[in-house]
Amino acid sequence: MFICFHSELRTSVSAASCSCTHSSSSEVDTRPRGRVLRRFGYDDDLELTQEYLFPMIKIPPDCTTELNHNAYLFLQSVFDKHDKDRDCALSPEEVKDLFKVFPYMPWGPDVNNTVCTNEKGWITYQGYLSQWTLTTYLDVQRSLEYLGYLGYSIVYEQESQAAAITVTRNKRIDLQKKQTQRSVFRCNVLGAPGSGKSGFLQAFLGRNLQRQKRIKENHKSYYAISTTYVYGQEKYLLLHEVMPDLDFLSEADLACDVVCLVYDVSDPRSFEYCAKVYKQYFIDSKTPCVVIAAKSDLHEVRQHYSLSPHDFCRKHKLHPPQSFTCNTTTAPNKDLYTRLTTMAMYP
Ligand SMILES: Nc1nc2c(ncn2[C@@H]2O[C@H](COP(=O)(O)OP(=O)(O)OP(=O)(O)O)[C@@H](O)[C@H]2O)c(=O)[nH]1
Repeated sequence: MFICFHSELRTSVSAASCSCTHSSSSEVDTRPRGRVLRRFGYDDDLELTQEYLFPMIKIPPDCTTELNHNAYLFLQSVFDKHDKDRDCALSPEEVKDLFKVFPYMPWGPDVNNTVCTNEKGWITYQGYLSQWTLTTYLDVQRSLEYLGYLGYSIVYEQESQAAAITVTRNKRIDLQKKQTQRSVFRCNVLGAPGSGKSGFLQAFLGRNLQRQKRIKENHKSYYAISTTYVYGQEKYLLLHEVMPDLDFLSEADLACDVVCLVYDVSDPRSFEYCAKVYKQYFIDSKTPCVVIAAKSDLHEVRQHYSLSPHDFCRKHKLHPPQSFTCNTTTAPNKDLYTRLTTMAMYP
């Protein structure tokens, strides 16, 4: 009932103001209505105000942003309302309907390659929550805006949408105390061009190589997010494929909870990139690093580097290279992603 709140309100108010134009202006007292509209975030032109859509929220350094329990409950009710056929996934029409109160379509086709989808390629319930989690983590202002269009603060009678957000405590305190309350962990994936980074991201969404080949180039995503279970707790792991240009790695490309350095076992030149990145950026950092020996279904060749990947890892006290392939007949194995989340939680 609340979900289309804004569109319904707009319609009824437009109708009301239309009928008002036919009556003499002295008969109409618009003040109470004005107050009601302002309470629901509208200005005199029936536009949602900037203050309503973008409430202030302070994010101190080394803190991240997550949705809280009430926000997930709210999003669940939005999903349930729009999943008309009850198949636990949103068809393209259902997605359109869900966002019809927005002034623009917030999700492009890349979202279907960022989160879990069903066999028809439709975003599942879990995928839908994952996308909200991703937006909240990467761009909390956008999430607040979206929750504003859906009327979150009105439904939950909160001062603003900011009540939907948990700002986590500083990561350095987590590290000191060796425990964390966070539920979203970021893993940056680095590797030479063509080493298998996208394959590694898509495999987390349960897609093998054959399925990945159906993804159109312009629908590709550099993010993948889904859940894993660590000691019985559900956590989100957010994978981010970083552009391989070594000279352009920004601080944002490097800031994360765990790093994957991917090389292609069949390409003798690919490990050198991992070794360089590690030595240049991570050798003195506290961020855990994992070397991924990708395309392990292919014939392994000797790497053109002074140390073999195994010896390199031993020398730098890293875990041995983790074999990985997405060239499987069924959905690729998820154990590695659970290990990554565990390392991110307990570095
Ligand atoms: N045999 C095999 N081929 C793979 C595997 N993973 C990826 N490939 C193939 O290797 C090629 C490159 O893989 P990508 O995952 O696109 O590599 P990338 O590192 O993301 O490449 P860029 O984004 O161009 O840097 C593609 O043609 C994939 O089909 C795998 O596990 N086994």
